[in-house]
Amino acid sequence: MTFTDQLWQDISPTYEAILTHGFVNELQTGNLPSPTFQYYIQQDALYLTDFSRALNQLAARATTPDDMLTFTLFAQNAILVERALHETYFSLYDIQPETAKMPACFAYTNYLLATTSLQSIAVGAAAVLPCFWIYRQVGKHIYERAIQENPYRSWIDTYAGDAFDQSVNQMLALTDKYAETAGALELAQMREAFRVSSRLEWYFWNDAYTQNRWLV
Ligand SMILES: Cc1ncc(CO)c(N)n1
Ligand SMILES: Cc1ncsc1CCO
Repeated sequence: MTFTDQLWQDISPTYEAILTHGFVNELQTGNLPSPTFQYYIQQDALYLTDFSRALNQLAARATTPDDMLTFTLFAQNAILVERALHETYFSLYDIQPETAKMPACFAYTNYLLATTSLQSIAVGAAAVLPCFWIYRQVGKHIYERAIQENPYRSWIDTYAGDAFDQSVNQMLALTDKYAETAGALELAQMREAFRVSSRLEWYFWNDAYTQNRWLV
């Protein structure tokens, strides 16, 4: 079993909770109310820019030119995906850009930035991995079940597509490479980082589904 197999096993209940979440279900049927998707896409625009910063942080600290290239390309892709997906939906639904991060987005982006800045590159990689891996699995799950006329088709095609799939495979290989040279403490920190980010993925969808806002 590879290290990343172990990571996936660790989050099995969280992944089940994501797949059965109302947001993911209704994204698949196409019945997700547009205000719910609107909240999601506004928060996701804020998420993806910080996610790109976190990837650039890993690029700066990578020890080989190949790894630096990989991380800078991921960082660029995060911005490009943000532009492509978000411009489609922003104009389609006449969505206004949002500047305030709601609780899950706030927690997740700050967690990623802190972890990729202050922890080892191995732990940072484990923290960003769920963003790749969970989205691919959810994207494929929905792709296999959604009808062609689903209003969220470009979102589905992005995350179920080949380009994204290749990035995810690269990120998995990098994480396994870092795990090979990590000691016991660092491996435990990697597992914890992967669990935390996976849990925050669930919260990100849940905040959109419940239109969660700061209560005070
Ligand atoms: C919250 C979140 N996680 C992961 C991705 C995939 O990049 C995304 N767009 N948004
Ligand atoms: C993980 C991820 N999400 C959107 S773009 C990106 C990097 C893939 O190249």
